[in-house]
Amino acid sequence: MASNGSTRRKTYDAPGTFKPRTSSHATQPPEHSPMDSMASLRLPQVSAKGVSTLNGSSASHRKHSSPMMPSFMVSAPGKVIVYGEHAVVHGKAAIAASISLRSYLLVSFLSKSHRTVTLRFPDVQLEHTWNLDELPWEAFSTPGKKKYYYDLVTSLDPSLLTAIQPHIDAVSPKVPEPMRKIHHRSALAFLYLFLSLSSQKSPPCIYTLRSTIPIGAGLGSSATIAVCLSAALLLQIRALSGPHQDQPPKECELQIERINRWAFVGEMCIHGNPSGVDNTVSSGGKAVLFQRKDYEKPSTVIPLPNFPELPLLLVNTRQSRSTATEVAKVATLKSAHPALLENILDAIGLVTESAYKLLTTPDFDPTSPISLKHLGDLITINHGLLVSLGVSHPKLERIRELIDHTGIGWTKLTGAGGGGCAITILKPQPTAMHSNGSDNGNGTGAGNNHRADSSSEDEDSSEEHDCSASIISTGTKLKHKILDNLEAKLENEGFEKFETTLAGDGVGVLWPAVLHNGNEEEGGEEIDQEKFLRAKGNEGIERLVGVASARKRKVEREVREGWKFWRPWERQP
Ligand SMILES: Nc1ncnc2c1ncn2[C@@H]1O[C@H](COP(=O)(O)OP(=O)(O)OP(=O)(O)O)[C@@H](O)[C@H]1O
Ligand SMILES: C[C@@](O)(CCO)CC(=O)[O-]
Repeated sequence: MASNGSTRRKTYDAPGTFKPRTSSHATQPPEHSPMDSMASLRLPQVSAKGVSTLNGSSASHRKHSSPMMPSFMVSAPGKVIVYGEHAVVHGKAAIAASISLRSYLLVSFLSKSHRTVTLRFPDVQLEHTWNLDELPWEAFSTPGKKKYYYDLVTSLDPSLLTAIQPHIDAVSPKVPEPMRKIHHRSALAFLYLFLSLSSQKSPPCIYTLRSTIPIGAGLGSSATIAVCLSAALLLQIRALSGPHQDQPPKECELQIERINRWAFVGEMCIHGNPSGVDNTVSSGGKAVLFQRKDYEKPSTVIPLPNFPELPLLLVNTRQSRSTATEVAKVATLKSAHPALLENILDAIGLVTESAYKLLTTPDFDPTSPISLKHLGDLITINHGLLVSLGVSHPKLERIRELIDHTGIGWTKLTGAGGGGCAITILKPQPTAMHSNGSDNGNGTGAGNNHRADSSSEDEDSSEEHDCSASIISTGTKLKHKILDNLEAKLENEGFEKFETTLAGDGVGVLWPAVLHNGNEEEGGEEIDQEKFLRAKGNEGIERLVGVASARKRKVEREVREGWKFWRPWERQP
């Protein structure tokens, strides 16, 4: 998709209409920054060493002259295209939603004597330190080049890129080319944002990032990096207010949009020519309808706050693919069969439209099985149409086949196809396929197939026996059993499975980096670099700092709180 960088939520103020409430310097704080709101949020007092203490009861209250700020974290979600990929390239609408796989960025401060800024991105084995005084601040602050936090930047400035280049070349010079490229993209996104938003007087910092999102699988991992960096840097210069409970929806939207605009700049550094949809979904969360009819104009982005938080099974083929190649395949097919392709693309457009109509119906009930079936049927139809465009892959079809056999949900490829990921919207209750062999709702009769298949395979017949036992107890138990069996099969065939949730929160803030256990007297757990780096795999990261874990933990009566989100859809106007 072509981009002019101004993809934005329709409901947000148009670029340029935002009147900064402060003077024209980017480092001036707005009236109400998260730092100011620390007291009102009743966050723990933080000592000069960044160690949290009991709320107001400790002798070591944070001094105003404190040389070091407390560590803090930001987090941003990945995304999937739920309906309409490929057709969107041809002017139809598509729907993208956030997922609960997220990136987490910890910002920790060093004493002023250090004069350094460090990127620590262990997921890609990147670690680099720059001397703050050697960075090209001048290039970024000359009149005409200087950008402010409220500016809309829609293209990268070639002279600024030239000024940054030597500092990018210094990153990982001995690392093999493919990995060096990855390092350089991330480093460029960071340096461009850092030099645009910060100043030479910025405190020495370490930016440590870990992500639970597979890279290059169409889940928008690069956008999450850009959103995290944008949010962290804007927070550091006090250009964001909140998130706080009493924020009006308009103000929430403005904060999200500010993060989104700068995240788009980061995305341009990584991607060159992004559509802007990934960073929009990652910043705002939930889901959006987006469409670009005219490549000369910005795309239309309409938030879908009613998109239900559905459980989503995500399976990565681990098959690398190129978005450009898949998009080109469709274009070639379209030149060969213009009328046919137009019909297929129109049909995909109708799929998106049908979902949009349902989601925006005033009495839409996200908990109703009928609504869910409607959304699920559209997933199945959309996948069929994508297959006819030639953008599936044998591995994607194998995943769909394995999942269809279980009858647990509706499956389609997501994103460009040709590899990448498949998504499955799970049904609310398992089908009673073992007791009556009923259809699985996909119209494929997969419930029957499962029975037939498993009875013909030795190892599966024991599974079926277990499943039958489970169904007698609870449906949920059966579903877990089926999912466990499916996971084993998928893993055996080299696929990677994630259980996620659709349409959750966008960018979040943990300020300071302390998670609470619901008992204020215990002060909370400080997240430091060592703990963050030591967390093992996705599970370890989520257990330590996961924003989604709060809900699970509540079930276990072990509430941990601290993450805050701008949620315009929850606030009263
Ligand atoms: N966990 C991470 N740590 C550091 N850098 C990352 C991380 N994840 C993504 N990146 C940066 O983003 C780039 C990946 O962007 P790419 O577009 O290939 O993948 P994606 O954003 O996951 O996929 P898509 O754009 O198709 O949704 C990497 O080259 C790297 O620069
Ligand atoms: C295939 C496509 O529709 C989605 C890729 O994630 C391409 C695009 O929209 O740029």
